[in-house]
Amino acid sequence: MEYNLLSSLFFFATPLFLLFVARIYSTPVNKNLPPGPRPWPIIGNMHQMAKNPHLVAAKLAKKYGSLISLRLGTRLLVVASSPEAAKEILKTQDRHLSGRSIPDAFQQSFIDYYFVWARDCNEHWKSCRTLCRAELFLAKSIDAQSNLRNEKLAHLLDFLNKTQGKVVKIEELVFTTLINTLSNILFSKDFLDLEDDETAHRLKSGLLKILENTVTPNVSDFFPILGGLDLQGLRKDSLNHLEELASFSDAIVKERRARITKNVVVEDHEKDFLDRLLENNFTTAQINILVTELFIAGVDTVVTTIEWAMAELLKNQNIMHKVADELKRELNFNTIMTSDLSKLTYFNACIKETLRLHPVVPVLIPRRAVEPCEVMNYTIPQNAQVWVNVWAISHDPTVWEDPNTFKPERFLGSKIDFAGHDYEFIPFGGGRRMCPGLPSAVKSLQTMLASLILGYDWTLPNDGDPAKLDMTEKFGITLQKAKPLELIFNRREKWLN
Ligand code: HEM
Repeated sequence: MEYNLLSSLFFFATPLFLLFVARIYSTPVNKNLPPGPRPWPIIGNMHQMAKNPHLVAAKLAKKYGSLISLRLGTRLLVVASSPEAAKEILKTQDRHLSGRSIPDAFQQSFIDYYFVWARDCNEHWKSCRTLCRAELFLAKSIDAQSNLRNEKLAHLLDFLNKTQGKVVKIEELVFTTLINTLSNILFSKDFLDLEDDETAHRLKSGLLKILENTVTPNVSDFFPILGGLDLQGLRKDSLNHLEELASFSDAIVKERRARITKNVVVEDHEKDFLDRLLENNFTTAQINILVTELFIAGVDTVVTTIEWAMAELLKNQNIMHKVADELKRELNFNTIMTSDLSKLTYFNACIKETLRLHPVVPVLIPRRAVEPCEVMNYTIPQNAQVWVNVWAISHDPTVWEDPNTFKPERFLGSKIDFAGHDYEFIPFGGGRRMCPGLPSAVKSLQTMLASLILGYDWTLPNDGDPAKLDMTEKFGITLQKAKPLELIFNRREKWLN
């Protein structure tokens, strides 16, 4: 991919350079942009941001301040790296900065149907948001989903009981469980089978490829004038993956439409999300895109967070014991799936600390200035891309004491929460584009982690030493564990003692 990028640049460098020079002499320079490193001709600061941009931007913030500007080709990028700058973006200027900058790879014919990537808060975005909130994420909807959630979790636990003593990749099992939970909430149907690696693998690699294409350096993003040429083939590749993912839902939508045509009566309490979308006149294409985006936004984020939480608990055995003690004290195994897990203070502090130390979306999904505005007394021009570097804020020693250590205690007796109002802790973002799936994500994190902690002893393969667990991160739209966590589960028989 990097080779592709360099060769494309070589062929287009000369005419672009001339364009660039002409531009410099013809357009007035905006003097009030946030400070930042001097851009190179043509490429700007692209070379600096090619690898681990969240770390590079955090470093640059130390030198230039908490709001910096960078040039990526002809595009202006503004990056915020402090709670104050985040607050101005997500609260004070939320309306002006509520657009999204759609990666060129996703400039497809159905661009007007996007939800997560919606260019601005248009009518379609509003109806997606309203319907998702009402049908999927309100407390009463989360309660109504609990039987389904528990059923899928029970399948995971059965599978672990059967595979006791064998090495399993935790992300694969959690992935299948979450896909089936979501596909049942949306369509009343399982998409995957825990025993069938192949379909799970196909779906997972499609989702991951789409996530990867959003962050792959793309010459068309840096020089939008080249967009139509799709020099790196990313538009085509993304379209193939989006179409493949849509094929999982397409047949179900057609079947359901046929059922409606035959006037089959379905009681209101039996209706699922698909029924609600059809009642609201969503077209098949709109449904396919929305569902694909929900899978993209809602599965990998939770899987990755569970994996990081488990890795941290393994590494910090004293914390693991404290959590297990709290769970045993407060819960009864038979009621684990119906208990109100939000009352467990230490357990929930561990979830928060995981999201702080390993913010799964390290840079909020890029925003776009729909209108020019002022942030921290600097001008953000229209169409500038705006990043909020959650990773930088979460690891800033002036914001968090001992920021690189996993210390759930920091959240005990603290009112800091991830609901989008405490700008030092915004793993789910804030403002009108904040993650609507937060309640569902928290519920999944709580039920899965509690069941795995209470039900099983976890050991590393080959008697690996948990203290030496490799915690290297891999940058992407989600911040993954570079080396997937492999574990051996053994059922705990005596946890009630
Ligand atoms: C640990 C789990 C999760 C994390 C950390 C997370 C984080 C985020 C973040 C940071 C954003 C961008 C917010 C912003 O721009 O301010 C976002 C957007 C979004 N998330 Fe989540 N998310 C999680 C789980 C979920 C789940 C389970 C769903 C749904 C099933 C979901 C659906 C969405 C959607 C639809 C958007 C786009 C909202 C919009 O643009 O209006 N997320 N998420």
